[in-house]
Amino acid sequence: MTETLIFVLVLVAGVLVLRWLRPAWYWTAFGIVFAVTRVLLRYRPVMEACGLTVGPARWRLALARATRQDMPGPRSPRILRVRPTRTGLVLRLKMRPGQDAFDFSASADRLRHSFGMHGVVSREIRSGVVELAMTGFDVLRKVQMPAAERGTLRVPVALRDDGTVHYRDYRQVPHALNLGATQSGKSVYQRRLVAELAAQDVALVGIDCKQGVELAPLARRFSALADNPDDAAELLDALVERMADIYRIIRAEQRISADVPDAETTADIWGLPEHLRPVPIVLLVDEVAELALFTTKEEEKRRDRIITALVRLAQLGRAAGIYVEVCGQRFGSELGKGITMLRAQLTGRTAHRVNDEASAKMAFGDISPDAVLATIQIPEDRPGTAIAGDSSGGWVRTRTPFTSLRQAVAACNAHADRTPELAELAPFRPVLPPLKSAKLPAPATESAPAPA
Ligand SMILES: Nc1ncnc2c1ncn2[C@@H]1O[C@H](COP(=O)(O)OP(=O)(O)OP(=O)(O)O)[C@@H](O)[C@H]1O
Repeated sequence: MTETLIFVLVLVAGVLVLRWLRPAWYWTAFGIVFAVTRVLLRYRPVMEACGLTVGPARWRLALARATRQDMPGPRSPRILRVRPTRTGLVLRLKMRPGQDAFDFSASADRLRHSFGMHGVVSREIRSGVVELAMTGFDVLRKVQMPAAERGTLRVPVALRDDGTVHYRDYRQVPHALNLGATQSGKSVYQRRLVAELAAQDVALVGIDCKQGVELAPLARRFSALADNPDDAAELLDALVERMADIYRIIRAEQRISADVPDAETTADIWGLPEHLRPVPIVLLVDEVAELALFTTKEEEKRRDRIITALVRLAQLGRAAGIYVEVCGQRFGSELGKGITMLRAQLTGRTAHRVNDEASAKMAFGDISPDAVLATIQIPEDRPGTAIAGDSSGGWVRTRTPFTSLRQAVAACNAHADRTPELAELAPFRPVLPPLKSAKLPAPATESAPAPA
């Protein structure tokens, strides 16, 4: 008897330890069964308590009256599918007449508590059908990226709080702003981007006015680097010049297409024939405030030149295959004229932890008040956590898997042979001694587990 009791206690303790240390394993071993059972057993009362039911159909009421039966109760949305996932489960529901998807997203928090899940996110699949994606544990505590597909300029950068992969897709969202207080995880996010992009056919161009401490170690995969504002101004002018040349190529190709019946015509590089298509460029700007601050008249002139070039690249760069990724602690009007104009062009927004509401508003003030609130709530002990949104008002909580500088350097060195030589940017190409040993890196996706 005592032995059985000890065995049961050890078993329970083992399960609890597993749940704390390896929530994903616990979930796979036990959680799924518990959660599916719990959700299905509680489904009707929870829907009723959350106000997600509608009254019975008239014909049912009439039938009950005519046959002197009990009056039928309210109707819950019909369950179309229950799908367990790696991190939770997905409930697909057919809404009843009169309901809308907003009812479900507004009740997400209540559903989360009622079903005993860690998180619930609702989204409309098609007219009349919503999906509730539930997570059984805090997937952002220890980020483990699932296998992710990669596409041209579409790279997995973080994990979302619903357990899905968050992508940075340059062709969909060409330019982006990455904000955050010091030690909030901006550089790790940027490293992750570089490590992922290193394996793609893309030219990386960097401006890092922190004397190059972030980007210089990754120089082998960079076609051009500037580590001070003077070089940055020259580099940006060269990029604007290149953009104008690419526009000329596109224009020439359009003329040919107009004369040839049925030929495809194009307004960006992706429609050009492959032999004419210039390599796309991702421009990474680290600590943008360093480019915008000035003390003398000369520096002010240089600053205006830099900001004007950045605005032009963000305005016109997409069609020429030039994508801008700006990183900074703050990005508001206090940085001077042209900054809000530049910010308006940066469609993608990623805000790591910030120190005050004003900084959060710089990322999301003109997009979504909810996202501002979510950004302020990012805890200090969770570096890498960010709110990612776009100008459509949608946002999601994400966390980047930890990528060490060593891993990023290894990825860049391994793909150094992919670094395109751009004639216009040749003066800014990093000069480096030949690589001694070409050790293969750990794949960028396999990053060390993030400390909590
Ligand atoms: N995704 C992550 N997971 C776990 N830890 C992280 C993550 N991102 C950052 N950290 C931790 O936070 C520290 C600071 O991160 P990082 O250097 O990226 O911050 P930062 O915002 O660039 O700061 P600064 O502006 O001062 O350069 C890192 O050394 C790392 O230990």
